[in-house]
Amino acid sequence: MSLSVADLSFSYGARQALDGVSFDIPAGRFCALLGPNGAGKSTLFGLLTRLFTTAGGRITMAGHDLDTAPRRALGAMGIVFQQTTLDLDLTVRQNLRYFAALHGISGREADTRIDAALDRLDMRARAGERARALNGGHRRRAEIARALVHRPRVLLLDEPTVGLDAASRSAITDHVHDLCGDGLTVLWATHLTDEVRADDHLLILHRGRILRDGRAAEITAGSNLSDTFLTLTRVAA
Ligand SMILES: Nc1ncnc2c1ncn2[C@@H]1O[C@H](COP(=O)(O)OP(=O)(O)OP(=O)(O)O)[C@@H](O)[C@H]1O
Repeated sequence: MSLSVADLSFSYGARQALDGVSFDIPAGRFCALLGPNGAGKSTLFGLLTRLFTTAGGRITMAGHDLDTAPRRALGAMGIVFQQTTLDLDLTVRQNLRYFAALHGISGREADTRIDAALDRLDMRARAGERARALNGGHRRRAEIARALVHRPRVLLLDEPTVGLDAASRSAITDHVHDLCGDGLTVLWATHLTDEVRADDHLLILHRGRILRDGRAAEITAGSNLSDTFLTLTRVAA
């Protein structure tokens, strides 16, 4: 398995945000983590990226245990947070170069990797533009390209389309689905059902618990995902 989570729980004081969360995502799969506001998606991302830790439970990333081999596990992971973290005064290429340098990648090797990552997001033509000049969709694509420069095996995206218009959302969703073809595993957190495809692996998270885990088409069983999602999250409310 490329990303495994076993029996993960987390509380903010008395408020339990995650309650015994477990799932496995095989290599090369696009996995949508679908949950309404407050479901626990950001908390799960915080634990996956080690922004915070919790006793018990286990996370393995590309075979590396996040607790006992954190550097390897984190090195196998790319992350795109909900809020943009680009330096708006730098060009797209400079942003990616800076990130590559943090990973100890420089010179020609950095440029080769940066070009390849920008190509994957169809962003190479904008490499020389300042991030500030880009629209929201292109900024997001630059951030996704940046998250690929160190060649992660698992890419985590926390509601990456928040605030974007429909066309940009759909372009980014398509691009990230295409990345999986090369063996990259994707965990994509969202509360928007139209970002999930029938063939995706789908996790439905509600009030800190996984309510469904499987192929989206099997979970909806012929019905549409919006109805399934509303029924599930209302029933469990
Ligand atoms: N710092 C905090 N202190 C106390 N409770 C928190 C804190 N952060 C989150 N929570 C609570 O934990 C639960 C899960 O929140 P979380 O932000 O992980 O959900 P989410 O699915 O990411 O929601 P959203 O889509 O709104 O970001 C919610 O009930 C939330 O109110």
